Amino acid sequence: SLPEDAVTNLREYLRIKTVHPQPDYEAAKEFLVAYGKNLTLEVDVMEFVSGDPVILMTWKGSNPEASSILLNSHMDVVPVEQVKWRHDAFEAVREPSGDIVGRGSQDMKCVGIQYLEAIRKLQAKVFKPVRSVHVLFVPDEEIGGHDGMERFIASEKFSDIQVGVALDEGLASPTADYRVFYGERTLWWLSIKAVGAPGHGSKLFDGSAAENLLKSLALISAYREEEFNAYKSGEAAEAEVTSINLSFLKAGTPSPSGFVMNLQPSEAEAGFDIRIPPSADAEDLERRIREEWAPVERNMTYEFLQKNVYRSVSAEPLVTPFDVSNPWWAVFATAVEKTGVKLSKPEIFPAATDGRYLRYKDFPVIGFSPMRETPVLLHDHNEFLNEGVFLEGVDAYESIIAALSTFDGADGPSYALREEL
Ligand SMILES: CC(=O)N[C@@H](CCC(N)=O)C(=O)O
Ligand SMILES: [Zn+2]
Ligand SMILES: [Zn+2]
Repeated sequence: SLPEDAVTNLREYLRIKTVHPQPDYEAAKEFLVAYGKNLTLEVDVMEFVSGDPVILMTWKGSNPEASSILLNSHMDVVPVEQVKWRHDAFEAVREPSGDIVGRGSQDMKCVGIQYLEAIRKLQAKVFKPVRSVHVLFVPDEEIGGHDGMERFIASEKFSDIQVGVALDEGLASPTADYRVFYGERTLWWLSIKAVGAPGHGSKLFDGSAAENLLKSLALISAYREEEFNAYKSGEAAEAEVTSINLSFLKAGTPSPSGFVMNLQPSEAEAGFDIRIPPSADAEDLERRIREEWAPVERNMTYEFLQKNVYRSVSAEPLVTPFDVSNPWWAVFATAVEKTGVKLSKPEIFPAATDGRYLRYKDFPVIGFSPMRETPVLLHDHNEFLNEGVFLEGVDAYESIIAALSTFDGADGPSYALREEL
């Protein structure tokens, strides 16, 4: 059986190379299955796509009728630029300060281990959950979650477990308070393409592909500046404005020495990463793309390389209410504050997480990674988490799991369905 030491377990998990583009999910599966069994949890391994295991651990509640608590984390991590790190990113070196350096130490192997270690502590106190507690480990979050969370949410197993509320990742907090997230921006990856007559580099003429695209770039740049200014001026938080950033630019005729310089290209293309906050009018943005950034009059077309949804099945923005209409939220917040740590004002997560698949189906999702007084280093060099901060997070989940799994209101399979009861 595993050494019952939270930090040892975290470091062991960090050493498993679940790093893209070839994550070792086999090793992670072996580690996690043994871990769950050691805690006497039921362990279910599903493989909707071969090589992409989804691991569901269940701590059965005393009331099988009550909706359950879902604690989600992803097993995969983003690649590293090893030369920029002070230690091997997959050694989980513990520095004398207690900082544990490793890819996934914040995003989000820490959270997966914290869930399990919180359960271990509750078990030691002979605590019995009323609602079942499910700890879920998914693959491929970092590449969109299509073969992981998206498949799981569509599965019969997911309907069977009757989720009431879910927890998913948040961000580290540089202050003394924890951060918490009630929604996220919607990701669109857009490519716009212009075509036009080619011509001699010396000739001025209307409607070249490059000119068509450059007009779009000017309009997009002006739009970007307006959004950015709302953030710079302090009028809105970063994740409350729409971001649009150039990802690629493609045009020109290659030659052995670079590009043919006296030939105006007949095609020009640009790609953008766009993030839309739930408060923004996404339909209007799409109209802008169609009519202004890629209009047929300028011989342009557009294509979404990824286009995430921005409304739930009930046509609502993908946000989890944190007012009295959502009693889960108050139970969560009270449980956190009982540990003596404050929560800062709920925020929108700037990027995309697997939580969106649950919000899409109107399930309430609380984005939370209990790491305070910690710089935000997800996807960065030298990602680390201090062991004291990590262990304090275990205590946060101990309180949260105890409170949510014994909460006797708000029953029903989901927040949305609760409204009908
Ligand atoms: C947290 C995070 O960084 N998620 C990725 C997801 C990328 C994707 N393909 O959906 C993103 O670019 O938002
Ligand atoms: Zn993550
Ligand atoms: Zn990530």
